[in-house]
Amino acid sequence: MSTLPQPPRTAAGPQMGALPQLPAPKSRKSLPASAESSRAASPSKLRTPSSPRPTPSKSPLSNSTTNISATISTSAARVPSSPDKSLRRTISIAAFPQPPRPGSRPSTASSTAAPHGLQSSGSVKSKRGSRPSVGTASQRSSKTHSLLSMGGEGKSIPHAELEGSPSQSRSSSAEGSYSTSATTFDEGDETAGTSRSNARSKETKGNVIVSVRVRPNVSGESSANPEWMVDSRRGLLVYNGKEGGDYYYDNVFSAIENNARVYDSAAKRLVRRVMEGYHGTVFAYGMTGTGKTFSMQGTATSPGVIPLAITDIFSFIRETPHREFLLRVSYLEIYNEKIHDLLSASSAVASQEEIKLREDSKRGVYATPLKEEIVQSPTQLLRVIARGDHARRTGSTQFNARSSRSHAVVQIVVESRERVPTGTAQDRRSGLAPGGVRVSTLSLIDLAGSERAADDKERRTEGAHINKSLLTLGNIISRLSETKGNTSQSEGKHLPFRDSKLTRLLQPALSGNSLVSILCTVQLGSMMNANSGETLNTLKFAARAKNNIVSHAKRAEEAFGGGGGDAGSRVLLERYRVEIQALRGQLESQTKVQAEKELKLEEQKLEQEAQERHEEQMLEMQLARTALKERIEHLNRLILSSKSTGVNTQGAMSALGRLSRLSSIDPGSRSLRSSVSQSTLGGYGHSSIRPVSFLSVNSQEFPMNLHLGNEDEEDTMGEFADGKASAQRQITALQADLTDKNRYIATLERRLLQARRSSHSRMSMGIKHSDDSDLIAQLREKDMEINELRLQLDDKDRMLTALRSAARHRDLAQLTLDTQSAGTKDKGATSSPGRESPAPDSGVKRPTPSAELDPGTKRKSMDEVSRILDEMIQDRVESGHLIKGSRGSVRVAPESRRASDSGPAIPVQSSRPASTVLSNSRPGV
Ligand SMILES: Nc1ncnc2c1ncn2[C@@H]1O[C@H](COP(=O)(O)OP(=O)(O)OP(=O)(O)O)[C@@H](O)[C@H]1O
Repeated sequence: MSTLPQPPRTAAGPQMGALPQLPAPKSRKSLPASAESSRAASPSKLRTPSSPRPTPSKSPLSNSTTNISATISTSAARVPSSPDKSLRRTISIAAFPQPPRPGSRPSTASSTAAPHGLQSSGSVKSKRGSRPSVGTASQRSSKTHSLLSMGGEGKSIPHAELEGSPSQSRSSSAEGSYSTSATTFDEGDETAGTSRSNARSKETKGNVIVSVRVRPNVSGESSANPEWMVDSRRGLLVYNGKEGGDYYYDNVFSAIENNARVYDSAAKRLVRRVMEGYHGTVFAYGMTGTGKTFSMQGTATSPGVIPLAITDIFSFIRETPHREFLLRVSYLEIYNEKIHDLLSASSAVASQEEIKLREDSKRGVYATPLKEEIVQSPTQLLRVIARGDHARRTGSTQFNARSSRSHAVVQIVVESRERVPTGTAQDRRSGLAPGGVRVSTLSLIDLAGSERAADDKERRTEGAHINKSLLTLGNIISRLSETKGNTSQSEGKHLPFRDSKLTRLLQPALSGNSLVSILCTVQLGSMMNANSGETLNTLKFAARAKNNIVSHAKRAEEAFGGGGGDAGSRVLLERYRVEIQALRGQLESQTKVQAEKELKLEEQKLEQEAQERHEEQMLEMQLARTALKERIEHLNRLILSSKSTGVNTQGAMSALGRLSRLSSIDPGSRSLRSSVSQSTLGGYGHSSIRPVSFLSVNSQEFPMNLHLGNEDEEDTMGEFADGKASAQRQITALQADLTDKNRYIATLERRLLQARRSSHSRMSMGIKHSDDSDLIAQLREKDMEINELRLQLDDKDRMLTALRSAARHRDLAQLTLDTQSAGTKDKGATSSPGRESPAPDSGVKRPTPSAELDPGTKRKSMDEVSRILDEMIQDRVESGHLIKGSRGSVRVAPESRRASDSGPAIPVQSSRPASTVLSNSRPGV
């Protein structure tokens, strides 16, 4: 490449003068003569890009690639089909700064740039090297201004003038980029004395790409317009009309070339450079209906620059695992000189806060407030943009049924930095990456189309704004050459960027901070003949852009999040990292709190369950207690009624007397009692009767008690034989009572055990209950009750034993009586037979058994029975169940009295004092 001839450069060649009116050809003015003359004085022999086509006689066609010294007019355009002349376009594509990675794959642009079988950038060494570089030929021409000045008037420019035009000193650079040599091939014989400018050219070329795309004709239109000739291989457009001339650009896309091809050649490299940290701007410019939106957005089957760029962005991210990226996107439109946020939720224009353009040293010019959405996938990004597209204003115009009525700007901010090696101790501590964050911006702009004045008022208003902003843009681009060489933005401040929102927004890009790709769209069909002026204007705009825009795009510096101020606030990646860490911490602590809460809830639930269980138990115990009280009362009554039976009934007492007598000869009476006691005790723990069944038994008991009561009454009135039956029944009843008590005691024991266990488990869980003391008190109470019951049982046992003993004594006495009666009978005695074995023939009344007993034995038995009863009564008095009156009477102590050991005494069935009872029993013996 370096061996290729270098083009001549003039560092400060004459600049273009005033431009014709772009949107309104009729009002266009010629460029000032002074500007024209200044260009005419240029020493350059290169032809201007928009120079009129030279006459064939003056410049015979030559395909020779070795004719380096040939003027452009003779070398170019004349042989549009010459294959070797199409190479420069590929060179200019490659002119974008190369990626720093040596292993980066070559741009597809290079491979697709030669659709007609041409080589890729390798063909730079083509013999066409004598031609001016693609797209820059026009800018180098000193005749540009002449042509532009004549553009509106349709005059042609003599070829001789073109040859004398100064070379364009276009200066586009990307610091840190490697490409430039590819664009230096074409000015071979003009290198003398231009080494410095060549060097500069090497540094600066390639940052601005200007392409022209020809839209296919609409159906029904004649296929070709003879006035135009398109040579996409050479990036050449030839106009054979009145203002005929050849136009060279970085790319010329014919009607058959698709969006993918356009993207590859015009935008792909720029997009990838943006990913590496450069700012980049792509915009489509052209008359209405010529395919700007089609090129930028495309269709579902043929995606345009925006969707293809998005795909590429994410491909780049995938291919660059050592860096992490954060993308945010905004989408605005400039409609009637007002900025609208296309992503804002409130679609109503009125409700939107006015969006203003601001400027600062770091961000350049930016719109605020503007919604930015963070995107993480191509689909998400495309969806966001589709939403913005939907909100964009369109309307029908003469040339386009769905014409964009606004300039639409998609901005994708790319933040990236070196990925932190995972697990680094420092990273874990600080959460910060060692490197800074690089921020770059890709602006993808679909301008509204320039158009003639419309009939419709609304369209007219819109058109006026559109045309004004485009005119401002054209003016600025025309005047950019005035600032050429002044790299700082401030030095170009006199340019009227503020005359329109569009130019203000494009200011950073036009001032050299950005890589720029301009896609100009034209339509050359026969129907467009009337618009040839418009088409020419577009081409001239493209030429001026290529010629004048100077790019000194630099890779963005890495900023550190901790820097504070705007730089810090912009570096969202860093902020988000810190935020994510903070959120993670919050999440962890919240999870902990949540877990604790759940644990507490669980404990509370358990506690509540325990409480419920406890309450249930308490209720059951309460019921059991009530039942027990009733039972005790019943048993008390039973005891007393048994006693009264023994005391008040003559027969019964006689029987007792006999019993006591018999007990003296029945040493097994005690063992009987003890065996009963043992059986009672043996019942403990074996009973599985539940309190309910106990209660049911208890409730069934009442009639039985009544029945027993009746029997008692019978006993009191009965004779000796009746007394025996009554004693038997009493024994049965007492046994039943004993069984019940055993069961009940077993139940109470069980409850007590359960209560102790649950109390113990609660204690072990560390749960303190306020009613623990209550429970313990109740347990104690229950224990006491059980003890009392045991005592009562003992009483019962003793009573039972006494009664059994009495019954046995009675039976024995009866037996003795019967034997004696039989003896008497045998002797013909006068004694009457006994009741159990009555002598049918005896009318003599049977003597009482006691009368027949030995008086000593009788007294002994009675004493024993009396002693037992005295003991029982004494026990009960001591235990508080009975109260002894002042005159020896005995009463059952009321419950309250028993509890508190005070209260009124309730008279028992027999109010006689125990001694009286016992003494009364004696006369009956
Ligand atoms: N290269 C192309 N191939 C096929 N169809 C195209 C091409 N360019 C444009 N069109 C069609 O032409 C019509 C107008 O195109 P588009 O809307 O893109 O023009 P525009 O320049 O954006 O117009 P305006 O400035 O009014 O918005 C559309 O129907 C579009 O599909």
